[in-house]
Amino acid sequence: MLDNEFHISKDARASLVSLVCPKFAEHSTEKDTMRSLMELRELLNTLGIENGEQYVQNRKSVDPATILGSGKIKEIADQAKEEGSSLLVFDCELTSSQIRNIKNLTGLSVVDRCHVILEIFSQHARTKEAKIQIEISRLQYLLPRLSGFWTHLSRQKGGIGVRGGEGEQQIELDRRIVRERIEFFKKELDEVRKSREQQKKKRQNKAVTAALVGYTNAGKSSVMNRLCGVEVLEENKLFATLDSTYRMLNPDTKPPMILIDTVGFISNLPNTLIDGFKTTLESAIEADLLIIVCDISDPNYKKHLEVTQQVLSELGVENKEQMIVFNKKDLHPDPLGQKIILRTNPDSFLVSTYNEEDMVNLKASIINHFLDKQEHYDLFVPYEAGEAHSKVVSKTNVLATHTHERGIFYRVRVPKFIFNPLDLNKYILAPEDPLIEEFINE
Ligand SMILES: Nc1nc2c(ncn2[C@@H]2O[C@H](COP(=O)(O)OP(=O)(O)OP(=O)(O)O)[C@@H](O)[C@H]2O)c(=O)[nH]1
Ligand SMILES: [Mg+2]
Repeated sequence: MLDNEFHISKDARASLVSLVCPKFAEHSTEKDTMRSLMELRELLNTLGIENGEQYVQNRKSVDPATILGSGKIKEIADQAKEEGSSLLVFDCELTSSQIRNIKNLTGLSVVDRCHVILEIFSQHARTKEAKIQIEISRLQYLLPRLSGFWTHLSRQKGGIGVRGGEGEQQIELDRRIVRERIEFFKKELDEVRKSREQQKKKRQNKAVTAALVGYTNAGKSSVMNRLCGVEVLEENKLFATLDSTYRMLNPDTKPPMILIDTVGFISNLPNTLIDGFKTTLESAIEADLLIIVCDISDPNYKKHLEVTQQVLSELGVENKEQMIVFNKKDLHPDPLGQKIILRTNPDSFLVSTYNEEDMVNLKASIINHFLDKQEHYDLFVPYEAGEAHSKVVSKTNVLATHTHERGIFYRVRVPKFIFNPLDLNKYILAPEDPLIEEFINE
C-alpha cells in the first residue's frame, strides 16, 4: 500500500511486527518492546491508519534476512491477511533486502518505523524550509531501499512478469531520478536558508530566547499558548508541531523575551532525520535557555527525559542552561511521587497547562531567570545629556530613579551585550561613590 512516490496509503490496515531479543537495542526486554509498540500505534493513529493485531517473537538473535524467522513471518502474514491487513509495519529499521525478502515471503507491503515517522513529518511540515528538509530526508531514506520497494511498484504499474534485467534497469533509473531530486532540493534549501540567516541576524542581540524542547506530545505548544497568549496548534497527536514558532513572552523587559516552540523528540529517531532536523532545531541550538517539557503522567516519562537529553547532546547543546517543566500534573494524582520527582530534579517545575496559577508562576520564573542573569548598573546622567536619558529608559530595565539638582540617578538591570554598545559607560557610578549611598538610603 505505497503510492508511486512511496507514501503510505491511508486506506491501508496495518499489522504490527516486533521482537524481543537481548542483542537488539530498544527491544532487549519485553517491556522495551511493548513500550515501543504502543508508541508505534500512536504514530499510525497520527497518520490515520487503522492498526490491527501486533505480532512479537522472542529470539536469541536477529535473522539477518528477515529479522524474525521466515516460518514465523509466513504465519504472521496468513493471520494478517485473515484480519484484512495489507501492510506489515516493523517496529525497527529494515534494510532494502529485508524489505524485499519479507515482501516476497508474504505478498504484503512492508514498511518500518522510520518510514512511518518520515510520513508524519512529511504530512505535518508547514514552512517551506521544513517541507524541503523533510523531502530530502525522505528521499535519502528511500534511495538505498528502492530495490526493496521496486517489485511492489512494478506490480502497481501492471508490470507483473518483467524480466530481472528490466527490473534492474528500472531501479537504476529510479535511483538516478531520486538522486537528482535530492540535489535539486538541496539547492532550494540553500536559498531558503540564506534568507533565514538574514532574519536571524536581525534578531540577534535584540532579544533573549528560550526554546521549549522535549518528547512529542509533552505539551510544549500548550505551554507556549498559555504563556504567550497565542494559538499555536496543540493536538493529541505525535508530531503536531514541526516548525519552530517564535512568540513574544514579555515585551516589557529589555531586551524583549521570546519563546520558541520546536518539533518533538522520539526514541529511535532515525539518523537521517536527526541530521535533517538539526535545521528545525537550530532555534534550540541558538536559544539562551532550554525549557524541557516532560509529560509526568506518562509512565515512560523517565525514558522520555533520557531521549531528550540524548538528542540535546547530539545537537551539542547538553551544557546549555536548562529548566525542566513537568507537565500534566492533573493526570498524575500522587503528591508524594510529585515531591520526589521535584527533589531529584533541581531547577524543575510541576505544572498543568490547565492551571492558570501554574502558568502565571512559570512565566514569572522564566522572566526572573533572565533578569537574574543581567548586570546591575548605577548611573548618574546629567540633565543636559538628553539622548542618554532616552537610551536608559528605552533600552534598559530601570529598577529605581532619583532626581538630583544636576541630573537623574538610575539603578538599572540589563545584559552586558545590550549595555556596552549604548555608550553609557561614562555615566556609571563607582561603587564607593557617595551619591549611591545618598540615593539608596533616601
Ligand atoms: N491533561 C492535560 N493535558 C494536557 C496538558 N497540557 C497539554 N495537554 C494536552 O496534551 C496534548 C499535546 O499537547 P501539545 O501542546 O500539542 O504537545 P507538544 O509537546 O507540542 O506535541 P508535539 O508538537 O506533537 O511535539 C494536547 O491534547 C493537549 O491538550 C495538561 O497540563 N494536562
Ligand atoms: Mg507542538
